Amino acid sequence: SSLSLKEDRNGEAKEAAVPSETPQAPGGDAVDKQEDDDKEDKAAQSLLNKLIRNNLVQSTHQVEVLQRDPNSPLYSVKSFEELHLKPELLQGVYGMGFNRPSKIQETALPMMLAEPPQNLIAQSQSGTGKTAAFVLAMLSRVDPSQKHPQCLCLSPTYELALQTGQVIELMGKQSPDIKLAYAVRGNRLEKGQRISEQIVIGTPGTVMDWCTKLRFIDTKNIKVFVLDEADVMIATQGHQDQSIRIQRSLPPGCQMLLFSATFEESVWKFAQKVVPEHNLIKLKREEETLDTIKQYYVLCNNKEEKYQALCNIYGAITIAQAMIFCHTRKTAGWLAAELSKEGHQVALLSGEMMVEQRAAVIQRFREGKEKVLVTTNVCARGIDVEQVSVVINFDLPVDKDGNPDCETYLHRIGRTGRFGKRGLAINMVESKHSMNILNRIQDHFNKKVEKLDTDDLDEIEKITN
Ligand SMILES: Nc1ncnc2c1ncn2[C@@H]1O[C@H](COP(=O)(O)OP(=O)(O)OP(=O)(O)O)[C@@H](O)[C@H]1O
Repeated sequence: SSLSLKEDRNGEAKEAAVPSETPQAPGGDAVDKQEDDDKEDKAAQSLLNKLIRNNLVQSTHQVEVLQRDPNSPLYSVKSFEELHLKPELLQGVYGMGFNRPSKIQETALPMMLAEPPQNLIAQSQSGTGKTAAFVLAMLSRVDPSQKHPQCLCLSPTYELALQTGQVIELMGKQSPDIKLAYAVRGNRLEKGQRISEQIVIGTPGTVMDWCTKLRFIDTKNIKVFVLDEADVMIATQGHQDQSIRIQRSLPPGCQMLLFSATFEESVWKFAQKVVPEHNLIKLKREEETLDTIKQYYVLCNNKEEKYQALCNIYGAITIAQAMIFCHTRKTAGWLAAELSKEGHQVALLSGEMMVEQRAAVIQRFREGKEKVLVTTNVCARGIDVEQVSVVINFDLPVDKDGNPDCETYLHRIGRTGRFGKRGLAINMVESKHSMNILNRIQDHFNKKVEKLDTDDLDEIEKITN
């Protein structure tokens, strides 16, 4: 009779294969294809990041804080003890292997736990500890003796809601009286039923139905409202309006918290709408640099020549692990097959693969089970594979208009200062047009890319010195 989907854990991969919740707002049918693809990517990317992440993304930057009341003291904590959590929660936190608060948690946690409750908008890149922070805040605010919803959390998709639900269950392990309900599609309740679980996590469409039409959730007792992954959220048509409608049904004094990995203008506008009288916390992402990267280009006439050049490079130098980027799935598939024929252990990452499959491929690559990862753009964006020593642009990165995509170029081959290992990047240039693109990339970064003659073994060997 429990609402939680815990029993379904084993079937999760199967469940997750179902496409994301369809927009239910009026006009939702009109979602145009392009936008739909983008949305899929964002949500999928975010899920992928979560699936492959095994630790915290550290930062050397200071958090930037903008307080609503600049006169109120600003606390930051260096330990979880300083937060005076309930003992079972502190156990829950340590049980997850957390020793001390992450950079963003140092500031965000005291602010979220303060009395009277304060609203917060927080931005920091994926993996910096946002989810853990708001989960802790929700769990702390719950009164376990009250059997009705007190915390409401919105996630952009079914799969992301499940992921966050898992964190709530893990951190709340030592708090058996706190229960969690999933307001996601497929989770049907009987008419007239009222939810007794204190925390509800779900997607906007279902949560809205449960709060309004179906009245499964009594919103008047909600103390904490969390909107997670705001940037992914607003990429889906209808989610923005649904979130705002849910937010409007909450009682005054309800604490509002919003999190986002990025902060474009549209996200910021949305954030201000759903989180009034907010404090603001931002953590800059670590900057990537080309300073420690040796960059080369190889002139070719077609993809066969590019392949031959690649083979020559492999014949001349020892490459521990390489990532090779192609423009289309077709080229990626072809190249992976050719390399396999040559006896390379190749992994292929491609857009038609399901997120779980992609995560598995990346995991195997990270473990060194395969030495070459061939991929298209979409799949590998945002994935750091630190041990990769060589990055090959089999096709140069271009945007949809065919202009150089410098951001992607930097992201593919750049390193953050922290990992400052030297890297090697090789660009395959196959026409005047792509030489022009490379020139523009050089100009953009004001960094020279050296020409490499792959028919000259000695010359190739030199690049590793
Ligand atoms: N204080 C901490 N100490 C150690 N590990 C932590 C800490 N806080 C979070 N983590 C771990 O770091 C990883 C990233 O944390 P979390 O998922 O909370 O980040 P996030 O910013 O929400 O990223 P995403 O949006 O991708 O979920 C998780 O594996 C989490 O268990």
